[in-house]
Amino acid sequence: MLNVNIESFGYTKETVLKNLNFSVEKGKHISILGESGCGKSTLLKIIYGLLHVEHGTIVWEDNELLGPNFNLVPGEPFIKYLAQDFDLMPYISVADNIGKHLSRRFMQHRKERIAELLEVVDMTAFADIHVKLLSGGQKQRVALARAIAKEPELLLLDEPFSHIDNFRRNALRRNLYAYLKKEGITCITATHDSEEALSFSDEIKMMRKGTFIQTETPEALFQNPKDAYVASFFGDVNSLEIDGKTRLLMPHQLVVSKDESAIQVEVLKSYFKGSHYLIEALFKNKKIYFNAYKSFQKGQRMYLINT
Ligand SMILES: Nc1ncnc2c1ncn2[C@@H]1O[C@H](COP(=O)(O)OP(=O)(O)OP(=O)(O)O)[C@@H](O)[C@H]1O
Repeated sequence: MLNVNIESFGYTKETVLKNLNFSVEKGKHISILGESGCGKSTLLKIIYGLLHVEHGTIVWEDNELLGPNFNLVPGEPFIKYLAQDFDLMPYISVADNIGKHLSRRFMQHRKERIAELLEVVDMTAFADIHVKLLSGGQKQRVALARAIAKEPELLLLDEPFSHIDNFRRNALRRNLYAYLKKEGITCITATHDSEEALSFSDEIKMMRKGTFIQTETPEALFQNPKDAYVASFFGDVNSLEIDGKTRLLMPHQLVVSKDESAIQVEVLKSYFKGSHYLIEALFKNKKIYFNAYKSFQKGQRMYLINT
């Protein structure tokens, strides 16, 4: 179990993190979801032991982690932190980068392990290529494989799929998170990608300006965002006055109806989304968004009900 208690942290006089008190059970996957600059990387660096926190404690399995002021080599050996800049060695092969921290005493075992990791990140075909020659996304996949090579107890991932194209991203995420679950590796992922947080975490912590504003399971957070800011991470959110109350509704929660007592809207534009259309419409002079299975003409009037 990881226990984090950070009263406050700042690089300068300015406070970057405040009142972060949480624990993560062994084997769980947590996403820290928040916009750029809200403090996600700073939190991961503190947990790993790269930054000293004056007002707070980090505890793993009842042992307090003392941080860079007490450790000669920053970072804890049982934690791996995958930073946004990968930190790979450009002039050696993909396989040797992945095997960097693996013992050379058992060469056969090392070879098998590297082959297994190459498969997890779908880089088998590149094993002997120098890292220098890889694309950004390929480098990120090598860095991911290297981070899990020695099976850390706790893995901290900072925007781990940011350079990887959509085509590969989904398969890779499924592979990686399934592997971590299978091995019981606890994982904290910092991301601004709500889709990733929804699909691959046991719990999401929404961060804003250095503190958590809502913590829920993905389902609960999506169905019950506490305010328009949280909801906006999951798409175009509608803030509607219904029966004298303000309600936050996502586009999928509004459907076209024949019920003339429902809210009446006028279509502005239809956006094709692949599996459906997102319709932009006017309701009481305010833009409103809903999903539909076909597109509508500008100016068309219709009724919507809340599902
Ligand atoms: N080394 C540093 N010295 C001073 N301020 C810093 C330093 N690193 C980050 N900051 C500031 O701390 C705040 C939080 O930054 P942090 O990198 O933790 O955010 P983030 O949520 O990870 O953003 P991103 O997703 O863009 O990486 C920002 O205001 C940033 O400018």
